[in-house]
Amino acid sequence: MVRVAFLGPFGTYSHQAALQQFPSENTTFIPQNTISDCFAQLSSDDSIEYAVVPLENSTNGQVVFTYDLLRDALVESQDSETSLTTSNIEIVAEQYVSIDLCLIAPAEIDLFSSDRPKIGRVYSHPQVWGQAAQYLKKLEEKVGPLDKVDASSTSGALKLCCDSYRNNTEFMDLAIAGRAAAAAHGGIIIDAPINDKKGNTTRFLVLARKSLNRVLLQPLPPVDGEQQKITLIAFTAEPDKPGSLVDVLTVFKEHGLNMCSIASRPFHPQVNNGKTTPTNSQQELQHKWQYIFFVEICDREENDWNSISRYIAELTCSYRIWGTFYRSGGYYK
Ligand SMILES: O=C(O)C(=O)Cc1ccccc1
Repeated sequence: MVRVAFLGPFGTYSHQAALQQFPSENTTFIPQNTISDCFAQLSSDDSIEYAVVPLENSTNGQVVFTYDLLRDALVESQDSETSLTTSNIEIVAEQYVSIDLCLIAPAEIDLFSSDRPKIGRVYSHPQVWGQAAQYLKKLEEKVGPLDKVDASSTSGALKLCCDSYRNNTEFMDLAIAGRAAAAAHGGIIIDAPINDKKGNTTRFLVLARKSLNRVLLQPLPPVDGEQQKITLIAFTAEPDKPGSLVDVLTVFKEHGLNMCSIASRPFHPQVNNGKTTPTNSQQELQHKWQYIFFVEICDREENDWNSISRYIAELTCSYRIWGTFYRSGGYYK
């Protein structure tokens, strides 16, 4: 029995991505409350083999919660004394899910009737607000101002609305989630699709716990993908050193590696490994505006990452190869 953690509850898009990656019957899906819990559970609970988390959306860009967890693992693993909570995790596959957002109510409602319950809030995952901004603006022109309330996931948002409506039917909160969430919690879809852009797609990572011998995990066989492989590398370059980033990217060029994406997130290196309060001068050293970079290399050939890593190690302050995995067919849809 394969056990897979995912951003829950049932009915999230992460749940759908997990079902796409693990279609077989002998899989148990274990919903987690947050993306951070997915990382932590995979890392600490030996009974869980995989975790599925959202990485980026074609309309709204990075799911920063996930990128920051990939970053924090790098910081943590730099300090040998902290618990290597997530340094035993690797990326072994990716999945793409088409995001057809729906406006969902906990019960039948005519939004435009005069005697409907009071509506004041709409709940969803923070990634959604940028994917349905235009729709929500038009909706507010019809039903009045709506508080947009962040929830830990789209399906979790609908569960919140259904639970609160059961306790008080005078007020009704709405949620933006997928059809699977409506089915999971008995919500009523009152408008769909409501995403501003057609083809709105979210990319998910499938994570696995590295075996103790610390070799790069084998990627999962492509469920429906190409033979092209992706390697995700996180690294920090020397701050305030002209050309330090270019020097690292030049390693990829000189090895004929095709870089297919680059992203960055704020990075605050721990001074003294976070053990003691940094002195003023050390704090000055810790510039506010430092970044960690995430690069993806797309290739069909096998690359000798052991030797390439030596070049990267020489030119970076810290780096981590997060794994090599097959390009999923969903990338091309
Ligand atoms: O909340 C979910 O359903 C997720 O899986 C995260 C997410 C949120 C919004 C769009 C895509 C994925």
